[in-house]
Amino acid sequence: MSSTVDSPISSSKIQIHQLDRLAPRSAFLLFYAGHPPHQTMISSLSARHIARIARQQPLRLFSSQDSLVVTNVHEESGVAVLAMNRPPANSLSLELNEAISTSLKQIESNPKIQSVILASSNPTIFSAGLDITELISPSDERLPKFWNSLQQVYIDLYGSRLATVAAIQGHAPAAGCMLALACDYRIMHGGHGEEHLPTIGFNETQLGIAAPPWMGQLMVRTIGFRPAERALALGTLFPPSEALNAGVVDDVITEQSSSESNEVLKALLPEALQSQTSNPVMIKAYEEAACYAKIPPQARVASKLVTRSESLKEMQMTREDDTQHFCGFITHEVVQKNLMKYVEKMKQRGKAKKS
Ligand SMILES: CCCCCCCCCCCC/C=C/CC(=O)SCCNC(=O)CCNC(=O)[C@H](O)C(C)(C)COP(=O)(O)OP(=O)(O)OC[C@H]1O[C@@H](n2cnc3c(N)ncnc32)[C@H](O)[C@@H]1OP(=O)(O)O
Repeated sequence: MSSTVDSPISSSKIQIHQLDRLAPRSAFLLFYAGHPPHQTMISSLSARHIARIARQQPLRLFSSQDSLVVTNVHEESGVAVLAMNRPPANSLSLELNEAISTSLKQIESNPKIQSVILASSNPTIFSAGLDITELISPSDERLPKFWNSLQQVYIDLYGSRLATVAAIQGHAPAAGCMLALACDYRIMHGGHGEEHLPTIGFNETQLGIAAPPWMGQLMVRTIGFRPAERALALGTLFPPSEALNAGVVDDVITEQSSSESNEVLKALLPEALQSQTSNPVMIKAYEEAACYAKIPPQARVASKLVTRSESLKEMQMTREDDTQHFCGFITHEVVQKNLMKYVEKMKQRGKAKKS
């Protein structure tokens, strides 16, 4: 059931992932900086094909505007961007999870890249967490695959050889918060006035469910035992200033600023994110990512191992059980009824907003 992609920092030396090691069935749109001056789009290639081409010319840029994620790399600064691009809310479906993992591996396979910014093409929502529709009347085959893909995203992000910086432009509830907490550094937008404050946190208990142990522990490791215990029990969604005070995020940025980083951002950001080149969160995320990229990678990865390898090992050991618990829990009749009610409420709210 579990996928075989290992965490790159689970061994004590840095492993540069080879494209060949990706699941051979991975098929996605790929932009390749091949024949100048334009990028050539190659669609639906197997990983082996991609690897063959990559050996001939350096991989610079891949994915497309319509992909579930959009990515780009800037080799001069050693920084890449991986942005979720699943309207309307970047809710995490099986396919989005797989796309995040695959793209992260692709970026890791470029030895010139040391940092990645995890972002969203939606300027007001980072990620709405799990796609709740995945949980309603799920098939026996898809549900464990879905959960497994989420576990894999966590393992890949938390254990990446890259320094990971989350550019949290907007809401990040539940598994959206997990993505951010699995990164090395988090920058959140301060919001557009008191009326429109984004929030971040594990709100599961408010939905009548509990964050799985590995997710809950991530909050404990980030903000400490007692504050996490309370936040998990209450299902607290932190607005930016409270998230900063609690240590859920490392930085909150509101001010529009111009900076020499804008020019780099124009080159770095994929087309779908070009409107964010003067966004203060993105500027700060780039500056932070570039700062990490200057640290000797062996030392940086070794220090990451110190804090993360134990929990990654634990995750690998309990993964199968976690999937079984999740599937058993979600398919329970009472949970199904509650989830349906929740989705109905969400839809009504959406309709009311639109009318
Ligand atoms: C040893 C013991 C082991 C025990 C193991 C137990 C295992 C138990 C496991 C259970 C674990 C479950 C883990 C869950 C983690 C999760 O991630 S649950 C998901 C939680 N997410 C949410 O509750 C977020 C819901 N959404 C919102 O609150 C808001 O949409 C928003 C704040 C993100 C954004 O608000 P706004 O900007 O006002 O946009 P909306 O109009 O609300 O939404 C736009 C659009 O998106 C759709 N949408 C939003 N969220 C989701 C989602 N999560 N899934 C699917 N779709 C979503 C929403 O319906 C709107 O659609 P329409 O435009 O109306 O079509």
